[in-house]
Amino acid sequence: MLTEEKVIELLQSVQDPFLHKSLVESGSIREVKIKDGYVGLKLAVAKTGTPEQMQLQQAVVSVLKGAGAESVGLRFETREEAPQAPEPGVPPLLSKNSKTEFIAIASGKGGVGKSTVSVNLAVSLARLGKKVGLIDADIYGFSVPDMMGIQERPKVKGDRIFPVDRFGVKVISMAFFVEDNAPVIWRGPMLGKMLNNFFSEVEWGDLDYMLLDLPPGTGDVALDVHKMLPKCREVIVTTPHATAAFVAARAGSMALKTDHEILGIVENMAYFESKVTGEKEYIFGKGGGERLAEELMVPVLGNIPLGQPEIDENDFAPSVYDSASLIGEHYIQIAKKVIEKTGK
Ligand SMILES: Nc1ncnc2c1ncn2[C@@H]1O[C@H](COP(=O)(O)OP(=O)(O)OP(=O)(O)O)[C@@H](O)[C@H]1O
Repeated sequence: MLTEEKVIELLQSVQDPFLHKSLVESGSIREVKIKDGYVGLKLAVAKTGTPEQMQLQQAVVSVLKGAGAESVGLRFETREEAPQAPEPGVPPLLSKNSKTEFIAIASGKGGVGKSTVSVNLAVSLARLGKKVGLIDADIYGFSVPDMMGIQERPKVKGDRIFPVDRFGVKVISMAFFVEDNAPVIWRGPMLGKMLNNFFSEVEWGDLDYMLLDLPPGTGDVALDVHKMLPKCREVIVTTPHATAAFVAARAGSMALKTDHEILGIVENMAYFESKVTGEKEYIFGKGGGERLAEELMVPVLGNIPLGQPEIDENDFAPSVYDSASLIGEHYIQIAKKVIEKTGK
């Protein structure tokens, strides 16, 4: 059983990648929590969301798991006293001349299919020949890697991070940098810094579109992200239920407050279509997407029925719809509308 002393002793062997001293010597360990097999650590480093942080994270997890920890939760914070890097300026991706269209996928509440829509819109834009990046910034559940069946991790060369390429989409997820067990409350404050570093340190190459899977809801975290992306457009996902549409309207008004143009609404889980009779059953209510669109004065980009993707045992990606499937075709139509509306 690990004790706090033992954990600190183990961390003597891990170097702070910025200060080149052991984590203990560099004073990087800010908090140690132990509960049964779980070890929670708060570490201060010079810069978060960097390849160095990622390597450090892997080193710490491997040392602690090697010594018997069942799970490890890591929280990183920026070391205040560390010399600040010179103001790097605006990353090219965010500069005024950048040709990349940013599209955030937002929802009023969780569980409406925001991540599913993000993933399939990204894949469909790539299927239509566009160069697409996808950032999974939903701190309440980084589901994108699992949904797309991503096993590998981004490659790090020097101080650059190379995103994972899946179905022609370049993917970066906060899941690559945060241990699964790190409590959500730790993640909110990290998100802003991480996103900034994702824009500056990840080799995205030339992108036509950068999609962001935002945290659901209209709380502080979502608002911060909205503010951070000055020229972002938005797609709002809702289910047809009146209440869902009502909370989605709040997400919509937040987008408008931050001057983000709303491209339109995707109504997900819109109906169930019987394979036998072709009849549509409106299981979760009807008309929520249309009402929301009217309220926000934007179009409905698509009404996606209920249905699971077919599973390909050889290329497992549980949430990606096949291009030839009915729902895959719905997503292609949505992607075409997005291309039309963004003039790409
Ligand atoms: N059209 C659909 N038909 C059937 N199941 C769906 C559909 N869209 C999404 N789902 C399923 O609903 C669940 C929630 O979807 P998803 O994780 O995309 O929602 P979310 O809004 O991103 O949720 P959260 O914000 O909580 O991560 C998943 O299990 C997903 O597979």
